[in-house]
Amino acid sequence: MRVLEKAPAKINLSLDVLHKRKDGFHEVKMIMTTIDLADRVELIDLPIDEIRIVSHNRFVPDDQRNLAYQAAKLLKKRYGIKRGVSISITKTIPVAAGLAGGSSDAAATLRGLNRLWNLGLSFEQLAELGSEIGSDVAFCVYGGTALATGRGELIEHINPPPHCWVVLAKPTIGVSTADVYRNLNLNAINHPNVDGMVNAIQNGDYAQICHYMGNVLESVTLRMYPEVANIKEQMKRFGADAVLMSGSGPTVFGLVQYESRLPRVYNGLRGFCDQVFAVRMLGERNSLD
Ligand SMILES: C[C@@](CO)(OP(=O)(O)O)[C@H](O)COP(=O)(O)OP(=O)(O)OC[C@H]1O[C@@H](n2ccc(N)nc2=O)[C@H](O)[C@@H]1O
Ligand SMILES: Nc1ncnc2c1ncn2[C@@H]1O[C@H](COP(=O)(O)OP(=O)(O)O)[C@@H](O)[C@H]1O
Repeated sequence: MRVLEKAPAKINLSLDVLHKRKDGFHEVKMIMTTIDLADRVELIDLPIDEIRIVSHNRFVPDDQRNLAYQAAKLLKKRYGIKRGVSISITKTIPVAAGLAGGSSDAAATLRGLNRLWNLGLSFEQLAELGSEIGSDVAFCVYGGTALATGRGELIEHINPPPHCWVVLAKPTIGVSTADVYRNLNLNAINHPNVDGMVNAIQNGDYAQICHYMGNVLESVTLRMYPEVANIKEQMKRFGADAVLMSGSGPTVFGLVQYESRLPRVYNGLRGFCDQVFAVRMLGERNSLD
């Protein structure tokens, strides 16, 4: 049998870090939402008890380091499953980009294997398993739009933001999330108003959403990689309504309300970056279909 799952990327419309925890992780408060840029994860039964990763992307590990592999292994162990699976990942989401591509592949693997192996697990159970793999996996199990707290695994669903376009530009560098958190100076943070962003989204107020966009991790990544700041500047110059780095970066996204303004932003950025995308904000939980 064969099961196909869509694995969409996320952006962080607002990202605050509150403090460093005793377990070494940081306590966060952030708004995550899915966008229409997705990997495809295909799961096929194998006649032998083995997990196989097929991905024709040189940046994606094809062994136990792959987060999709870890998802399958965790499910097998937790539920004593003695079946094999081939996990074929078609990458569209840039790797190590702040867009949770690997986490979304892991989440898609959890959802897909739940179907393939008839496990009957709820999304809540899958999200709990996912949080053992990585902080962003729980959100990716559900998709949609959420306020995420804890180390990012505590999910509170909120309304989708109003429809708009998202232009993404990723410079050729890849960023290590662990490095960015390690280099964050907690005493010099300009905290974004995450509650203001929640209200703006619940009210469907596009101008206020643009106003409240903020990400404390920008301070670290922009210092490490000045080209990210340059891309932000260019995106503003080409007419995006609001511009922010996603997650730990280095991808920069810009919101554009009117489709007529999109070509100028998209084409302008293509001159600076080889990976540029113009996609829709999805934001609704049924966007995984
Ligand atoms: C920054 C964010 C924002 O959504 O996204 P990305 O930039 O990775 O997409 C997330 O917090 C990233 O989540 P994720 O990529 O799943 O991180 P994990 O694998 O759990 O952790 C990688 C490393 O980052 C640090 N880390 C992560 C999450 C957190 N709340 N505090 C941390 O200090 C830890 O050093 C950890 O070892
Ligand atoms: N399925 C996967 N897709 C992409 N990267 C993966 C995957 N599994 C493991 N990785 C590893 O995870 C690292 C972070 O990748 P990714 O999830 O794309 O970034 P981010 O956490 O910044 O959004 C990569 O350097 C890669 O080696």
